[in-house]
Amino acid sequence: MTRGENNPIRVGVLGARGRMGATVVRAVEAAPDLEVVAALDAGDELSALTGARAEVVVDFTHPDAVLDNLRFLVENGIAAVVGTTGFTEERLSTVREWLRDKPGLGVLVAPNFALGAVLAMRFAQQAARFYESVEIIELHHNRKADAPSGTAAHTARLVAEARREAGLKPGADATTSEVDGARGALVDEVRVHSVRLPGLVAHEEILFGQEGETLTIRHDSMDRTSFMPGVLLGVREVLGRPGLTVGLENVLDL
Ligand SMILES: NC(=O)C1=CN([C@@H]2O[C@H](COP(=O)(O)OP(=O)(O)OC[C@H]3O[C@@H](n4cnc5c(N)ncnc54)[C@H](O)[C@@H]3O)[C@@H](O)[C@H]2O)C=CC1
Ligand SMILES: O=C(O)C1=N[C@H](C(=O)O)C[C@H](O)C1
Repeated sequence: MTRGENNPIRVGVLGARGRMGATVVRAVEAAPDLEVVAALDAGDELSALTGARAEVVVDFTHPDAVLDNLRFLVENGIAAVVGTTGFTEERLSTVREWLRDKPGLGVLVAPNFALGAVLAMRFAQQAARFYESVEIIELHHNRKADAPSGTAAHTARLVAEARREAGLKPGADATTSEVDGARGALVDEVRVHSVRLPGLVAHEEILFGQEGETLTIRHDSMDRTSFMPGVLLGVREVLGRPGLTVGLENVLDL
């Protein structure tokens, strides 16, 4: 039977009382082809997901919790759409390893589900080989648990890879005296600066420089609804995408 209003995808949400999770619950409830069958938060039993026969689970929890959640989902054959940050290459390899025993099962991990953020990362990747130097500034609300943001870390890796492919060395500067942290954190040889302020939601600037000019690529999420079209697309697509997909750009086919 084809999926749609008469046969909605059964969706579970982890982190349902959080900022993102609560927004996801509302977005899924408003989509006629999707149905919330479980909305869980810290302290709830994951077995409620199997009890509710969830087909896809959306995880917006905490970097310390997400891997245990994901292991449960994979073991139980439930597809996952993961927005929670903290995914290093090592963690991604672990997930690939688990999925090896589950042919047909899909997991989508995306550091950012906002269309503009995905485009900004792609534009930065394209610009990377043309500039001598690059730095990233990410700006977020002051309730954010991690720094730098998952998006900034992912952007840094993409830009660094493009620069390496072009044979570029890390950008040079004359700063020899600095207060610890003043020049940001190095992520794959790219400097990343994290700002935390009440009033902000999620923002990223990628700054490129060379003699005589700079290029700034900036994306702003003003509201968490900006992530919802990407999350819902992920939920609809993950059932047909076996294995691990990293980044919404692969689903959007950018
Ligand atoms: N990929 C993307 O587009 C986006 C990713 N994020 C990421 O999503 C994560 C959550 O962000 P927020 O919603 O702002 O955080 P939040 O702190 O508002 O919500 C997290 C929720 O998860 C719950 N939780 C913690 N451990 C849990 C567990 N083991 N099982 C079930 N629930 C658990 C907490 O009680 C809380 O209600 C962060 O890693 C953040 O960086 C946030 C926005 C967009
Ligand atoms: O915690 C947030 O808010 C966000 N987290 C993600 C990240 O760390 O990149 C995505 C977005 O920036 C919002």
